[in-house]
Amino acid sequence: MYLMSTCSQFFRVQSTKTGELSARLNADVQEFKSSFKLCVSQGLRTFAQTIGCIGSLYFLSPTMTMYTVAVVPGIILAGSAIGAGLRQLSRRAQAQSATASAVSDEALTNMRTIRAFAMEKLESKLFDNELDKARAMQEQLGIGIGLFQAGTNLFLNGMILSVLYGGSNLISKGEMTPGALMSFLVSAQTIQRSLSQLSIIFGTAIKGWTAGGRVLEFQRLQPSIPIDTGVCIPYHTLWGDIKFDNVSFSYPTRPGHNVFENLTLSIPAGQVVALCGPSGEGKSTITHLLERFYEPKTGKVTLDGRDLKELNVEWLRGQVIGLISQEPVLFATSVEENIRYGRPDATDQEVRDAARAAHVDEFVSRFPSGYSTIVGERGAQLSGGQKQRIAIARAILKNPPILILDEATSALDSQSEQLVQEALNNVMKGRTVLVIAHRLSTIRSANLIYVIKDKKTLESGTHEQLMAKKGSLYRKLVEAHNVD
Ligand SMILES: Nc1ncnc2c1ncn2[C@@H]1O[C@H](COP(=O)(O)OP(=O)(O)OP(=O)(O)O)[C@@H](O)[C@H]1O
Repeated sequence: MYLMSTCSQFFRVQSTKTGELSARLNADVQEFKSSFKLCVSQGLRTFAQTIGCIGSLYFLSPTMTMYTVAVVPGIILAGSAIGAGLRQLSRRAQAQSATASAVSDEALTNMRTIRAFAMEKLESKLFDNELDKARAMQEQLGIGIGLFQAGTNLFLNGMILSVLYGGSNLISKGEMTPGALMSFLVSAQTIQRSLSQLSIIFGTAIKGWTAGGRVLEFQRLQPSIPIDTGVCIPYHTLWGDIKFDNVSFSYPTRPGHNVFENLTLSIPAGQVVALCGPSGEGKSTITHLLERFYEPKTGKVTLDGRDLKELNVEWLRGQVIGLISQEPVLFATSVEENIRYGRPDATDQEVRDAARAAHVDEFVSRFPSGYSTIVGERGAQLSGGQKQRIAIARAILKNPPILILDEATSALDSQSEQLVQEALNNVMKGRTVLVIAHRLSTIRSANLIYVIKDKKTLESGTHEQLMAKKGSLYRKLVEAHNVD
């Protein structure tokens, strides 16, 4: 939940891949859990045993105990130094394992593309390389921990030998009885066993500590845009009038590259406004700013005259704005659940009504399992047009006052496009609609068209007004598409 609320900051700004995230959320959490359990259960026992035995040693021979304990600070220092090195190594090894799992995750997710390009061997080589690096690092870590444990054991056995040596000296001088030496030896051996156990626990603790640190790194992330503060405009007073006022903006990953400079545009309530222009000029970015995934550098975006910064983001995205994107994302559940995603508390009848309005009913009624049909991962078992119609049904059910259509009718055959267009006409009724379309034929009927170019709105007007302007970019675009 926390990760999702820091979403745009995390997923877009940082270069962390989703596979790496899953590795952190699964493998690292498991590692931390098991190390923590071991450290608490066995660590506490061995720690208490060591302290108790040191007490009994002191009782048996304070002099020998002092000698034995005198070396402890040195050991702690050496142990901490080695531990710090091992922790760093462990961190690098775990990060590399996460990179390897990110590569496999990406390959598995994009299996169709990989097979279509016959890239199986290359992908598997990439994965092998990453895995090899992870193996080498884990080996280094294993050797490091092994050497540390061997060194500890060597030292502890040396300690027993020194006790025997020192004790026999004391016996020969008559300062200690053989019985006391035996008791001392037994306690010293118990300490030795406990400390060797502690050195094993130490190795596990290092891995757990690193894993915990990687997971907790997320906790320290501050969401750049808090989603649950700010005001909500009451439903009955909400018009849906949007204005971009002198907005300048650059993506946080490319701070030197301004996508907009003093962009001003207005999307009047209840009207259909279209954005067009050459690729990469910032049409989708306008929708990102409207959904407040990012903040403008200067200028402001307002809804009914109120700066979006004052408004509650959860309310804005959840209840005010609906998005139908060019690649609708469906979940691997049933058609019904995918539609219900628009409004989880909708009744069955409302879901069916939305499905009918979006022409979903026509194809779903032909499926043997009807609305319970599972659509496959990301809707893989449906056609492009069917997915779009489900996405439209979702938007109809959500019933947002503002709707963003991002190239919703691209890449469909004409019959499918007609059905999708009819579904869209149903969903657009009575809302403020922002359409981004390359297919200029789909935006001709818009109340207002903006041509976005050179970091600003280059031209604006209705289709007829823009076509009437000689040499207008819009006219050139239309002529290039040969749709007039
Ligand atoms: N997350 C991002 N981080 C950095 N730059 C980005 C990001 N998303 C888009 N851009 C850049 O911002 C500019 C505008 O991109 P945008 O996607 O808004 O263009 P567009 O007009 O919608 O393009 P298209 O018509 O091809 O979809 C481009 O130069 C793009 O490379």
